[in-house]
Amino acid sequence: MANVISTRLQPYWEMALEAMPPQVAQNAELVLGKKLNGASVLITLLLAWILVRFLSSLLFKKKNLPPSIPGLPLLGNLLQLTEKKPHRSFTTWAAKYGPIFSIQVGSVKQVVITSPEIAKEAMITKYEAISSRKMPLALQILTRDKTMVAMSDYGDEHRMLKKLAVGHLLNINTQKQNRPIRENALFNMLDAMFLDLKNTSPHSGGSVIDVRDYIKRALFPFSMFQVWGYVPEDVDCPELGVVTKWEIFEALVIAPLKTVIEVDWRDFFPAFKWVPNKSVEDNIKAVERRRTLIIKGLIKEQRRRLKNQPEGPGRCYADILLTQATHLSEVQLEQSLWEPIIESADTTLVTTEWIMFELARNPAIQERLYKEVVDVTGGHGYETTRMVTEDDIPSMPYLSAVIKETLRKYPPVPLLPSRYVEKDTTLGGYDIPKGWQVLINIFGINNDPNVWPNPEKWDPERVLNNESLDMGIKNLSIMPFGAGKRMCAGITQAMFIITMNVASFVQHFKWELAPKEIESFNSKIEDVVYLTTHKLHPLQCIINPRVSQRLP
Ligand code: HEM
Repeated sequence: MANVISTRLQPYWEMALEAMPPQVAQNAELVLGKKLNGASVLITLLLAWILVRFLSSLLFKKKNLPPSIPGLPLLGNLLQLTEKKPHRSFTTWAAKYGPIFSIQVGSVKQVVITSPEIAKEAMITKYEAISSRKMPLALQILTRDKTMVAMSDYGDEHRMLKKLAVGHLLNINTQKQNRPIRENALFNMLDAMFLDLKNTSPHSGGSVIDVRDYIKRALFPFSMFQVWGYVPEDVDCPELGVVTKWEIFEALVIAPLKTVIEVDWRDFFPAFKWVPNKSVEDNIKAVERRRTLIIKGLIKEQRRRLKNQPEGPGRCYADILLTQATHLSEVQLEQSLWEPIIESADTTLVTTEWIMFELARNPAIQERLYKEVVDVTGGHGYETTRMVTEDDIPSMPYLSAVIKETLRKYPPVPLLPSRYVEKDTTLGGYDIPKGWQVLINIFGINNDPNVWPNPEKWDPERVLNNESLDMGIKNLSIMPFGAGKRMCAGITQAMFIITMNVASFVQHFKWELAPKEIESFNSKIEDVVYLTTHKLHPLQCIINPRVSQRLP
């Protein structure tokens, strides 16, 4: 048998010897002689392997790729990434393989960055080379081929859409003008809490509430008011009939968020994206269609309202786009009016919920925060006279620390949506070839034990009065909003809402975790819905009113 193999291999061996560099060939002949025998077959294969390595090292000499996480042939690291959003696995790997490493997900190559310095390189210094998005097929359908500020590639369309969103809605002046809309939403939420408390029987010295539900019920009407200038109780859509307010919420916010997490195997093997995957695709298209029909219905109604408005166009975002941004295509218009609704409804809710969770389980910190709020609202000791307002924000450094520390420990977007490497570049001293994707592990950066000792501990003291922690403007060691040109455009709005939610919650009520929450302490408490990390179960708290009704 060995002889047969030897005889068959002889011609290849001769060819290999000729192809080898003279020094290697000489050594090979010396070791084996020209005539192969059975045992030497293995050595032959070994030498061939060395030759291949030698030749490829010559060919690819210039590539100094980042360390890669060992995986399986073809599938790469796919089976190691069973979590929906694997920021925790990435953080564990970063501790072993360093702040930059590569993974292979099916046929897709990704480089994962868990260091503020290298993230700065990718997001700011080398932005031009890494400026476009790669997104799952579901998101491609829902964003109608990236027609949306947050998901578009950097370019003319991105700049144009962002200019409209920032110029007419998200900038500080418009946000200041929109203060009454935010206040109205907050007042309604507090009033609903007091009313429900009166109607429910107290639970061992307080009443149990579902915190998420209250925030959700306040945020959606707020986001609709901001865009349309009123909160539609329903909308008449020719193809769907009359759709009620909370059905609109389901179609514009909940269904899209649920749909984008559907796994489509073609995302991992882009060469096969032509293969139909009908059931997944049909579902996403149905969600997209319903959402678009409702937005169309709302636009139609807005056009009618504008026509009937004798005093001229209003100042809400829809009115401005409909009267001034006539260069927008229908798709761009529809997407631009949907985007702030979905963006307002999720991340601020998540952040407020995590903050109240930590305050409820850290009574001493909650009490210190309460005292700060009482002090700035002109009260003495434990008396408070008026409701805290946005004007008080600069005088509440401890509240700012509470929020910052929460955004550090629970960044709502733990991994930035992946970016695509447009041309060969380098990051952290390694070569990053064109066609790879870049993932910035915000969670890992915010929880790096070398920067944040005992990162699992929630401790506002560690960020208190530290102005250098500017949340990603210059310092990227806490960057919940990203950094550079694609940094979150809604920070002003988000911070106003979160700050006022927390300050007024603490001012009006004393918060404790409901027994159910305490039981779940040792289990997994977080969940990921596409881009954002939610608390796995809606927060249940016992609240005790500190005052008899909402303060004036
Ligand atoms: C706590 C609340 C929020 C957090 C943590 C957050 C976080 C983020 C992050 C991480 C990005 C991606 C940055 C990147 O890809 O580099 C982003 C982008 C964006 N966010 Fe937010 N966001 C929040 C609230 C909001 C709100 C309320 C709005 C608007 C109503 C908003 C509008 C946007 C927009 C338009 C972009 C895209 C910017 C661009 O690509 O140029 N965000 N946000």
